[in-house]
Amino acid sequence: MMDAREALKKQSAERALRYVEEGTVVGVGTGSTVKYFIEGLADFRDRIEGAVSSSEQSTALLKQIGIPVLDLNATGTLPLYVDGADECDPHRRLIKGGGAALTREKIIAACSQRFVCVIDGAKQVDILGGFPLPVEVIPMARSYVARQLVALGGQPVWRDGVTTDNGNAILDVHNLRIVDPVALEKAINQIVGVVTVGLFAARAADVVIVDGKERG
Ligand SMILES: O=C[C@H](O)[C@H](O)[C@H](O)COP(=O)(O)O
Repeated sequence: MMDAREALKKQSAERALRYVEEGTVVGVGTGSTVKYFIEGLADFRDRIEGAVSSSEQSTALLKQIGIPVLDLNATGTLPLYVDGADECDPHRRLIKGGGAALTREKIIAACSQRFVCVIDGAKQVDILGGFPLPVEVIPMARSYVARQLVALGGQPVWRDGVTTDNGNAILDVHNLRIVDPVALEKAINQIVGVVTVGLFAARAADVVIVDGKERG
């Protein structure tokens, strides 16, 4: 039987299906919450043009249910992107990347008109940073970037054994209390060797669905 938290994730993901418009291409995130959204998309198979996927994992799930996976370079701006998050603050700013898919996710978010974020209530926080902040880095820059992250007040830990879909490494930055997420996103983006920081603050979510309901 599905546990209570999984059931809440599923409710959020299923609620997001009402944002899908016929004849469009849907941006699809990654993770255990989005998995339920992908399952629900099966009913739309014949009514949407296809999906742009943020990971090899989601691509495999989409293909399993017969949804064409399209190249973002061929689709242009997407009307909708649906994705989960690891943390969400009251301003819809997010930490993402627990599943190492942050770079492709951030690209699709940037290319989408509406970003609908689907979470369960346990992921809501007042201040981001309780969840270690993922940073994707070029492998040879890992130690250098780690030193710069220490200088910014964090404690980076290499996610040993994990290689992203882009062939890079992940540092998870602990002990951050992120009072100004936009400024920190900018500062980390400027470190040479950083590919993407999992702070989605400059481009936050537009709609947050928590435990199956839109948050006001
Ligand atoms: O890299 C992974 C993504 O950012 C996910 O959206 C995030 O980790 C949330 O995943 P889940 O729904 O499994 O908690």
